[in-house]
Amino acid sequence: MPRKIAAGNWKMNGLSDAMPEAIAIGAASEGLDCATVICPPATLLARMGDAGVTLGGQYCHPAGSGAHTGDVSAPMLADAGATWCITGHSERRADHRETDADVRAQTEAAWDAGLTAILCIGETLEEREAGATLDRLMAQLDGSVPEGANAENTVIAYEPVWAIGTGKTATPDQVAEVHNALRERLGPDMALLYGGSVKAANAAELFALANVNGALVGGASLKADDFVPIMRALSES
Ligand SMILES: O=C[C@H](O)COP(=O)(O)O
Repeated sequence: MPRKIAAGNWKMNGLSDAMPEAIAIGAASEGLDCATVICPPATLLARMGDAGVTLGGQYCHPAGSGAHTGDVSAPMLADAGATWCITGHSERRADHRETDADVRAQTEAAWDAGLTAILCIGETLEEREAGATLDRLMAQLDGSVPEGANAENTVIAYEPVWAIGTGKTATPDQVAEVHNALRERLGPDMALLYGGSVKAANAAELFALANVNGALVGGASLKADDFVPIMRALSES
């Protein structure tokens, strides 16, 4: 059985005054039948160690250390308290021109530091409208999932690029089609998360789908009042 995971990606949001949100999320996560992971900006990781919530990075460099100004390595994330790390988010793929090969190397670096990877894939609107969604996703899996990926070290997040931060959630049928194909490809145990405008109002419907094992949530993970109902909906699914 895949594990259930409610993951929050705070992206480039959060100053020290966000701590009460993390603490409230951590407190609400106790006793739920799902894991809760918050991926804050790297600047907040160490300070959020006492918040009572599992922590992840949003990216890691393939190298463990070195002359890479402005970057953060997987051992640094682990040292700051992270046990998870997002790799291959579409915003990184677009903003920093990260390729599938880059994502693969980052994922291996995350594993080497003992981090579980939340490896993201997703199609653009053009690819969906061209009927190329599944081909695109399978090509991303081919290129970015390293040999040795398993249900313990890797979670796959399906995030249609057109649904991220737009309020346009994929329909349950669209999500089911993709997740069923991912399940067939990746086997019975790997957790499959959906991401893209997940909120309390649509979470239960998404979590009712057979092969949706949780969510990678952006905007609605920043406030406990928004994220906790999503965590509860997953726990109850
Ligand atoms: O990593 C999270 C996703 O990009 C989803 O973001 P969103 O929930 O703000 O659409």
